[in-house]
Amino acid sequence: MPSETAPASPGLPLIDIRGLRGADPVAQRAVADQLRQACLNHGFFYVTHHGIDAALIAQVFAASQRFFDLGMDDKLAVDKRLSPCNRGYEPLKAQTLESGAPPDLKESFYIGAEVPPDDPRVQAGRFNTGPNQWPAALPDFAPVMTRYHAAALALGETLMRGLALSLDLPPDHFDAYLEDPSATLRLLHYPPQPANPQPGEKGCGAHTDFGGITLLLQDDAGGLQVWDSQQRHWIDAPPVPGAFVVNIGDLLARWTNDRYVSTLHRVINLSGRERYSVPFFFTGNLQHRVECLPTCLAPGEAPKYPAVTVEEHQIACYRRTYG
Ligand SMILES: O=C(O)CCC(=O)C(=O)O
Ligand SMILES: [Fe+2]
Repeated sequence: MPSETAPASPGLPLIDIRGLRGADPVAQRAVADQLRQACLNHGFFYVTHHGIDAALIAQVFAASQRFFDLGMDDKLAVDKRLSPCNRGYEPLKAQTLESGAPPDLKESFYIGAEVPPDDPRVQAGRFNTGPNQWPAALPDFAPVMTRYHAAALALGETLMRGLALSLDLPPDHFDAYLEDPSATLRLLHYPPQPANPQPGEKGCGAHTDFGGITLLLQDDAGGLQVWDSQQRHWIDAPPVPGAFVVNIGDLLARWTNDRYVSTLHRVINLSGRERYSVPFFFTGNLQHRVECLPTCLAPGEAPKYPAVTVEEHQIACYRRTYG
């Protein structure tokens, strides 16, 4: 596992996506070209002018903080272990994102699309599909998170259309993947990094994200680091007010035969205070088969990854990080 840390340097591209949200194909193309460069070089970039209301984002952070401030009894009333579809609260040190490292110093709350227990998809046992668990003590929590989940889903769809264009595909290329998409909104709370951590202990161990793309909101504490495989060091991805950090997940790496990089990242909360972040994992249609795109194979080049359904891939990733 890489270990050197470089001096702070943002180094990641900042992309204004207004052109992608409008109807002008020339403006869409211009954004797609920037997405392409960012995905080829880093797999990580900032997105501005994304159209999600700043007030809604502030409400998400406020509700998240109120939830993590609850007493442990209230939090454990919505324990993720009570949910057949991985929704709800997860205590500190429950997940190990970096294989071989100590468990992550973060507590979290998982939210997904609300699917009633009698829905055929739930009856069929589809992965991570079902009802949410909501904290009874916080009446505003569910409506805020539900609004944000819908807004982030729409932004994810816009970006996926831009990514299709960036790969010289028609903008609707991923439409079957975007149909009935699975997507996980996760609230994260990191205590300050301890003064005497275990070797390798950190907020969130080095990992790549499992799905298509991740849309991340972070507060102003900092601590997110991204592996730069060319320079072989970690670069900081500091908070940029009003911007999302967007990164490519493993499914896009599989589609593109690693031309688009699913980049290692980690969190070390050295701010001396609590850190809150909100990743939104755009997973996509669970039954969709992901295989190498024809535009991502040079003559004679073989696909590096076998075809897999999104659901098979997700199940394997959860198993790996939850032991
Ligand atoms: O908290 C962050 O900034 C990043 C979290 C992350 O990488 C993840 O949950 O996959
Ligand atoms: Fe991540």
